[in-house]
Amino acid sequence: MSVIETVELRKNYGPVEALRGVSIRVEPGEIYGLLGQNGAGKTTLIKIMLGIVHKSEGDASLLGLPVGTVEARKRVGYLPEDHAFPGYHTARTLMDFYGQIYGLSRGERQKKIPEMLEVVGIRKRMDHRIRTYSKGMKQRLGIAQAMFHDPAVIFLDEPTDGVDPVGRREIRDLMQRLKSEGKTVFLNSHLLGEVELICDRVAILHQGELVRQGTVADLTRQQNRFVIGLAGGQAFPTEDVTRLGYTVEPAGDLVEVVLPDDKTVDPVLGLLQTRGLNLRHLVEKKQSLEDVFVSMVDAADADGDVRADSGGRPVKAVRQVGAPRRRK
Ligand SMILES: Nc1ncnc2c1ncn2[C@@H]1O[C@H](COP(=O)(O)OP(=O)(O)OP(=O)(O)O)[C@@H](O)[C@H]1O
Repeated sequence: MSVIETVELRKNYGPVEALRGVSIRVEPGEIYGLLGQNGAGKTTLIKIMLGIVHKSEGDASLLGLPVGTVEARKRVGYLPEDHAFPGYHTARTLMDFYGQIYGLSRGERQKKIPEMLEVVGIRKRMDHRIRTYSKGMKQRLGIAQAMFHDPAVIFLDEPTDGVDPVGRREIRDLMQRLKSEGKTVFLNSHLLGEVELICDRVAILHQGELVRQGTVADLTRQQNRFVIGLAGGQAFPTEDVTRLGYTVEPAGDLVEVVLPDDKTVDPVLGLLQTRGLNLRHLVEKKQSLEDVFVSMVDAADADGDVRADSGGRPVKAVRQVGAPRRRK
């Protein structure tokens, strides 16, 4: 059973089509990233999953339960974007407040609060006022609050925004820890470098449509391009490799070999071996997630609607006659 599933999910705010038929699945124990420009529909999707906003059409379920039901809500934690805890609270009194809302007894709260704050690394400061905390500490407190009732799935909206590099790493470690405990983490972030480092799979939303979904490794793999280096002093046999039907491009001390669709890299390696050349470097070239994201968004803008097919590849979609295209 998927932890999160949407099927052709649509949301209109009056004339604004915030989501235009989005289908995603998130599996147990995944860290799943939702990417998109401002106004792409990310927060709307999260709010529907949390039962804060009602969908217009389509289906959405959490842990097999319809979104918005009490049962579904009980099993979800949420760190909103730009949350602001009252500065006069301490971490301990704030967590105590949430513990009461979650219905925990006084004894349970007294035991669990220091434990939770230890997990997120702010136990030592738990009796200091929140107004004295750094942005990273406030975010970690927010994550502790979201995890307090031991939910199965946690939605984090921009958890590392405005946090310094050390704090970001600590938050990433925390997400990994949640994953290792079997939790599912749904991450909404603008910081593509962060997403690339932490997420198992990502979805790219553009103007309310899903344009790509897949593992970070699959999305960033540059099909059919290998970087090859030989031992010092050995020249790469560019002419012979070109004769085999490959394109060779210099790349500093290395070369990039571009494979035609019907060929693997093996004949090139075979040729190097028969020439007695020593391979020192062989890597399938990757793009950054940012490159993938920018090219997807550019393609979507240039071609009109672009949707992902079942294999995650972008394909053009025909927009319904009369459906307005929203421009920000
Ligand atoms: N309550 C609302 N009423 C009307 N329009 C809304 C409402 N909430 C969101 N929208 C519009 O829906 C679209 C999607 O907004 P949403 O906040 O989901 O995007 P987002 O991807 O989360 O953006 P950001 O990264 O800026 O937070 C935008 O055009 C936004 O202006």
